[in-house]
Amino acid sequence: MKLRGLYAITDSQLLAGKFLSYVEAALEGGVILLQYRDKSSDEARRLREAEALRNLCERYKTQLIINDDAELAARLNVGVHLGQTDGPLSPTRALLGSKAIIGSTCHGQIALAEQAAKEGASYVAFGRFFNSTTKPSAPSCSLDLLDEAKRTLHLPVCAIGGITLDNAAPLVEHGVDLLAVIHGLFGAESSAEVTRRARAFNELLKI
Ligand SMILES: Cc1ncc(COP(=O)(O)OP(=O)(O)O)c(N)n1
Ligand SMILES: Cc1nc(C(=O)O)sc1CCOP(=O)(O)O
Ligand SMILES: [Mg+2]
Repeated sequence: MKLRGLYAITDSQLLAGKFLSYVEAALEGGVILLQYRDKSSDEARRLREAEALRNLCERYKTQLIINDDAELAARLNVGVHLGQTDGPLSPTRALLGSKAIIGSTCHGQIALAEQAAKEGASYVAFGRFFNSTTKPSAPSCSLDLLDEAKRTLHLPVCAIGGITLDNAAPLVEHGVDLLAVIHGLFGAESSAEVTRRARAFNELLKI
């Protein structure tokens, strides 16, 4: 499967009271990957929500990715996204199998991406590119890095951090395959607007 398109990421606070309706609206607009990102330690709720998302994703033929938690991903037979402190990639690849989608946060460092590629990552994520209301403390990185990434890496490149419809075009021009978005998608005033934005992000990527 070609990893190119909009990568929607959930946010439990932003989506409170409209979690499944907004996610379904995004899927309707053609999300390629959906990440379940919940930083709480409420295991029962996390399992319940992740299962609900897996069912929705199956209906829309979208791939579900769990943030941080390889055990939960293994339990649901879906992919996982790991940051630099979320556990090692190689054992996760062994746990989830060769077909699972595994993403790796590489901040602004090509060396981290090269290491992730060696250890079996399916895509590498760089960021943050813009000011992010969701994660203002994430280290920033520049567009130049993307040129080097496209020259040296042979994996899909994901960009994250403050991405909106107004600022995403240069990322695509610099070779990004996946646009990972929280607020710029789910910060919309209505589910119809979420669907419109999802379609417009994919239009930027010409898919
Ligand atoms: C697609 C994507 N890219 C980067 C991240 C950030 O991962 P991490 O650095 O582990 O931070 P948290 O999201 O866990 O706070 C991501 N989740 N997804
Ligand atoms: C979860 C996350 N990781 C980042 C990184 O740079 O690694 S930026 C970020 C937040 C993305 O949300 P928004 O689209 O609302 O800015
Ligand atoms: Mg993490």
